[in-house]
Formats: sequence, structure tokens, C-alpha cells
Amino acid sequence: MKVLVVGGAGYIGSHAVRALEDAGHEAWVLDNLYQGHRAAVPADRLIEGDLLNPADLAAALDKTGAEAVMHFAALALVGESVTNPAKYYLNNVVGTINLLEAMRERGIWRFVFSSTCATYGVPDKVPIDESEKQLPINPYGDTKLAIEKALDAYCTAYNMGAVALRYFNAAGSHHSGEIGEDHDPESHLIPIVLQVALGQREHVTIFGDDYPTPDGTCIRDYIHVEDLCSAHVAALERLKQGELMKLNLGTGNGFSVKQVIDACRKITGHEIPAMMGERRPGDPAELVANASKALEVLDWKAKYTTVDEVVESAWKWHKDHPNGYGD
Ligand SMILES: NC(=O)c1ccc[n+]([C@@H]2O[C@H](COP(=O)([O-])OP(=O)(O)OC[C@H]3O[C@@H](n4cnc5c(N)ncnc54)[C@H](O)[C@@H]3O)[C@@H](O)[C@H]2O)c1
Ligand SMILES: O=c1ccn([C@@H]2O[C@H](COP(=O)(O)OP(=O)(O)O[C@H]3O[C@H](CO)[C@H](O)[C@H](O)[C@H]3O)[C@@H](O)[C@H]2O)c(=O)[nH]1
Repeated sequence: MKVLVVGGAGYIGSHAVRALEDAGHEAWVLDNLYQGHRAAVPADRLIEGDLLNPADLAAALDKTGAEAVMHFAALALVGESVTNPAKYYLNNVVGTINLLEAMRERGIWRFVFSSTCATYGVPDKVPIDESEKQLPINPYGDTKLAIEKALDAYCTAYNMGAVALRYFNAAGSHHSGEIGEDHDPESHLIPIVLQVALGQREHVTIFGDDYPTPDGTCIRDYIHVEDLCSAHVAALERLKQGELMKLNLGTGNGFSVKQVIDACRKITGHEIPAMMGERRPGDPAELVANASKALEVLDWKAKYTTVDEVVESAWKWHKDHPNGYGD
């Protein structure tokens, strides 16, 4: 299939481009390079354009003859979404509706959407399955839930076929060593801890150790980016018109902030000083996926299941590319 990967110059999207090509699809990228990197994608497959400019979307769909869209483009800093919600609702909600409209005008019905476990807010029960209530506790999660709801309506009314993939915490890098995570600013735990190992930060701050977890720090489910992307390809190939699938993507294993830091110490051989800090507003104590529905529907499960494997993969990228893509 010809697939337009929107946000494909970003962290997860650039790995999805590789996974699509490996599976025999033709992947094209549309990105405004706000967070994306030119060097993360083949130059002859990159189209620069913005979700908020409908003419860019029309041109990219027409040029590529896309039969499907994978949509990674979003703003994803939880804190910024609280202080500047307008930026988030515009980019993530209005931008995505622009994209769906451009697809609809052209009869393109296949849509793979990056949703998030942040749509669950504070879950009643962990591991979290897809029937958990969705009550996001910040505008970022709310923008993703708004699109899930729009997709439900679009699939029913306009016979689109879509999947909302609710990722837990993406981490790691591509096995080739050529692409990896490079966000500016960086907010995610594993790259921050590895920047300490590289001497780029003096210490990592642990956001609270008084949570109701065994060591008092928050527990998350760290899913390897290549596992995430193999699920995207499997989901793309199973889309059905008139149906919205909603699937968690995680490993089913939770690791605490302290366990992540210990894994980084072991793998890098660096002492990695850690300081205790205040809780970060809006952090649930524990988010771990029940990913059994993805196994049932996609015949998919994560291959990387321990935090050591994920950290090793992330470290390979960060130590060889201490300045990321350097752009
Ligand atoms: N990283 C995670 O742990 C995680 C977890 C759950 C969900 N997600 C979601 O997965 C997706 C990808 O995340 P990521 O970590 O790769 O983010 P990223 O910032 O690395 O990639 C997003 C890409 O979209 C592009 N983009 C943003 N707004 C755009 C616009 N208006 N027009 C064109 N391009 C635009 C950016 O330039 C960037 O290249 C996001 O939708 C995010 O919300 C990420
Ligand atoms: O310097 C840091 C950074 C993070 N953390 C802790 O490490 C854990 C992981 O934090 P991340 O910021 O790496 O990721 P989140 O768990 O906040 O991820 C959330 O935000 C992401 C947006 O990028 C995704 O949408 C994801 O699905 C959603 O749960 C949290 O307990 C956080 O408090 C620290 O202790 N210190």
C-alpha cells in the first residue's frame, strides 16, 4: 500500500516508515519539522507541510496517491498542554479533522491513529484494559480522546476504517542504529537519565517517592518503539471499512522510576546521580497495559519485555549520537 505517514519525521513516525518499507509498503512522510528531523527520513520521501494548512494536506495526498494514512503528528508535552491548551486543541484536534476531511474528499478510508494511555486519566484498575473509563486529566489526553470520538463517528457515518492505538511509554531506538529519540525539549524519563550518563545533565530528578507503589515511585509500561511500529503495520493490514478498533499497545510489565534509573546505571556503567523532587502534577501512580486484545486482534505482542532490553536499545542510540540528529 501507499501510506502517508503524517509526523513521520518524528520519533515514532520515523520508525514506522522503516517498518512499513520492511513490510513491502511505500511510505511517504508529511511533517512540518516542528519536532521532526530531516535526517530521520529518506530525502526523496519527505514532503514539508502543516496539518493546519489544508492545501498542504491535499497536495501531499494527491502527490503520493496514498491509500492509507498513519497519523503521528501531534504536540505531546503534558505540562505545555495545561499552560497553552489552545495550541494543543488547534494542532491535535483541528489539525486532525483537517486531515480526515482531506482524506474523505478523496475517498481514502484507512486511518491509523496514535492515541495514548493518557486518555484513561487515573485508572480504576491496573493492568488497564480497553474497557477502562476514559477521563483524561490534562488537555493533551483530552485532544486524543476527542479524536477517538470523532473517529467513531466518521467510521459509522462515512464508512472509514480506523484504529486508535493507545500507546503506553514509547522508548528505545532502531536496531540499525540510524534513528532514535531526539526531542527538544526532552521530557521523557529514559532519555533524560541517559543524558545524565552522557554528562549532559548533572542529575535526574525523581518526581515523587510517596506514591502507593512498592518503592514509592511511579510505575510505567515501557514499550519498545519497534514493537509499537510492528503493531501499526499489523493494524493497517487489518482495517475494515465502517469499524474503529481501539487497542492498547504495551508490554504488560511495569517498572518504577527507580528501577529505570538502576537499569540505566547497570547498562551505562555511570553512577547517574538522582535527586528526590516533588510530584509532577497529573502523574498517575501506575500505568500498565493489559495488551491481550492486541494479541487477539493483531496476533501481536511485544518482543522487548524487560526494561534492561529497552534501555540497552535507547543507550545504543544516545551514546553514538550524543547530540541527536544535531540539527
Ligand atoms: N512518545 C510517547 O511515549 C508517546 C506515547 C503515547 C502517544 N504518543 C503519540 O505518538 C505520536 C508520536 O509521538 P512522538 O514521540 O514520535 O512525537 P514527535 O514529536 O517526535 O513526532 C511528532 C511529529 O509530528 C510533527 N508535527 C507536529 N505537529 C504537526 C503539524 N501541525 N503539521 C505537520 N507535522 C506536525 C512534528 O514535527 C514531529 O515530527 C504523537 O501523536 C504522540 O501524542 C507518544
Ligand atoms: O525527569 C523526569 C521525567 C519523568 N519522571 C517520571 O518518569 C515517569 C515517566 O514519565 P515520562 O514523562 O517519560 O512519560 P509519561 O508517563 O508522563 O507519559 C505520558 O505522556 C506521554 C507524552 O509524551 C505519552 O502520551 C504517554 O502515553 C503518557 O502516559 C513518570 O512517572 C514521571 O513522573 C521523573 O521522575 N523524572
